[in-house]
Amino acid sequence: MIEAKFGKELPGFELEINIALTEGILAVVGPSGAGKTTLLQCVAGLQKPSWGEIRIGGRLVFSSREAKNIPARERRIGYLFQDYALFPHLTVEKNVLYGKPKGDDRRAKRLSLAEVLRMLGIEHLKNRYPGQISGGEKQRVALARALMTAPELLLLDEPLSALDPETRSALQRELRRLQLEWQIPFILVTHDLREAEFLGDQVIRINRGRQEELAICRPAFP
Ligand SMILES: Nc1ncnc2c1ncn2[C@@H]1O[C@H](COP(=O)(O)OP(=O)(O)OP(=O)(O)O)[C@@H](O)[C@H]1O
Repeated sequence: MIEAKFGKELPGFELEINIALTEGILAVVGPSGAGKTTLLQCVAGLQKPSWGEIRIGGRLVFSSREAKNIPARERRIGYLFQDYALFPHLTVEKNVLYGKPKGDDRRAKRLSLAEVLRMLGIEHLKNRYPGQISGGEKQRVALARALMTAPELLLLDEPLSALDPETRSALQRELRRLQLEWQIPFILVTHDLREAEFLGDQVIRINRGRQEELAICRPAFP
């Protein structure tokens, strides 16, 4: 569950966000520079909003009124960055394990390394390095690393933009399946309105920081 109502001053305009999502996928579309990545980074705790409140799983993580700003590493969020941000000198297995938090948090619905690798079909790649796998495989490895954090919320910044149409549509279906299995909210940024409509239970457009709701028209044969 994520509830966020906040503003953030950006060069030349203000980003204003008001979202609430219990589970399912919130898809965010909008032109380049509109504020989509800034929205994700504010939710993740990597940037600080100018004002407002953010709650994740019922827990207040940011409040300008209470001067509260819980650091990113304590927010229990999985973040799939635009460029995947894999460590080139670590194997696939070590990259995925990097997502596993230190210590034992009994609240977390934790998956084992083997389960995550199997779920994403990348067991056979575990001893390779990021330079030895394809773009679609890198995307799966980055997703596996994000899932190892046992997140309460998954943020995906244009996760499929670098992929060929076939891999892209396979991974779109996989993301839907994972969301149903995990039952946590996903916020997914994409440039592609069709992708937003296929994946999103809610779709918003951000244009120079202004948020608009979009009606969903699901394609009959995605
Ligand atoms: N590090 C930064 N310093 C100053 N301004 C920035 C920085 N990062 C982004 N901006 C500005 O903030 C605004 C929002 O950027 P943001 O990256 O959130 O847009 P976006 O919608 O994600 O764009 P894209 O689709 O190109 O990734 C833009 O006007 C951008 O120029």
